[in-house]
Amino acid sequence: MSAQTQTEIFVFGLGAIGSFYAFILNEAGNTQVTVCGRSNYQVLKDHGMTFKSNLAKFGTKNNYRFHGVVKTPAEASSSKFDYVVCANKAITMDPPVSEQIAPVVGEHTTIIVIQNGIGNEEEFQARFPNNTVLSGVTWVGATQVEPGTIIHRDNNNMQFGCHFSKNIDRTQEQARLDKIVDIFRAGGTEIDVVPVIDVYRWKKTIWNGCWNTLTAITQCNTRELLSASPAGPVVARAIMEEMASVAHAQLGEAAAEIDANFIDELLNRPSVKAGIYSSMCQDAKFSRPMEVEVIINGPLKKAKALGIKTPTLETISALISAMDWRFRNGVTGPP
Ligand SMILES: NC(=O)C1=CN([C@@H]2O[C@H](COP(=O)(O)OP(=O)(O)OC[C@H]3O[C@@H](n4cnc5c(N)ncnc54)[C@H](OP(=O)(O)O)[C@@H]3O)[C@@H](O)[C@H]2O)C=CC1
Ligand SMILES: CC(C)(CO)C(=O)C(=O)O
Repeated sequence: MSAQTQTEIFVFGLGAIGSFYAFILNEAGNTQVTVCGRSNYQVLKDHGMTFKSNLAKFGTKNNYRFHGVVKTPAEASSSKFDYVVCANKAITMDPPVSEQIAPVVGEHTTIIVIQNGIGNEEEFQARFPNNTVLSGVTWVGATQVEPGTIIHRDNNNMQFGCHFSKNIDRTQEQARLDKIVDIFRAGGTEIDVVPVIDVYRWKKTIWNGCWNTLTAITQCNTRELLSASPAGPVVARAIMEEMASVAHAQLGEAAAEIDANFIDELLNRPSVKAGIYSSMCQDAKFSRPMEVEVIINGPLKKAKALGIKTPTLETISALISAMDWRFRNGVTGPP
């Protein structure tokens, strides 16, 4: 097929998850993928990506090349991208990400947010009210072990949906959604298109709000923290139950599947029993800013706005926000 018909895709936030999906979108064929590197820019430019997956169908790829590698969106502003994928960490940035990606967002560009958390799309909808915003909740587990080297170790699935806009024709938004879903699938990843993506954002945030914060604070894996004291499982359950009550108040009937069985399943998942860490735990280990707003403080603010008492979320918020403050301000603790 001719280059004219290729779907042009820009990936911003080329860490573990951004690289994983850049790989998938590139593998799909009939796409031109431009990636925006930062600390890994030079490696990607000079040698390409090293991608190692425990899934045989992906295997190991060395010197893996993308159509374009840039340092900033401004460098790619001459192209009009069909899709811009944001897979950066959802942390407060100055300037905000929506401003950083503006040079590659045209009139017909669809923005795709693949991040953990609640409310991540709001910034993009506010800045680009006439662009479609799609939302992905991924369960892929990946790590960038050194610049440009990605290890994919768990899962290959994402829930995906659209926050349909009042300003855009629904058929057009659906077509944009269908097209990229076909591309993701052609690239070899599993996508479940769901009617209300916020239900799945909440489900994942109940998981992250519990395990990410507790593993980050304690630097223990889930098995260690659950067995270290009788209080561990009690606090884990309380976080999940309080978050679920906020999800119910916000989503109503749509949240029916966030029930007691769901919470039991998250608490007793084999991976939790075996012991896992989390992306927030890694961030804490290296004193990097953490996704505290979208994972814990956002849900806490929603609880307050809805008049729901969430004392455990409040406690966790105090602890993790203090750690985040320390990392952002370079405070290392007692001499
Ligand atoms: N890793 C995982 O297993 C999972 C992660 N998630 C979620 O996916 C999202 C991405 O996480 P993850 O991939 O782990 O994060 P990473 O920290 O690995 O990657 C984020 C990337 O964004 C880049 N970046 C940040 N700001 C800019 C900027 N201004 N310009 C250019 N590049 C920038 C960083 O560059 P630099 O390296 O220079 O800092 C980094 O490469 C998060 O919301 C996370 O919670 C969800 C499921 C699993
Ligand atoms: C990989 C996974 C699912 C583990 O909790 C995750 O979402 C994270 O680490 O942020």
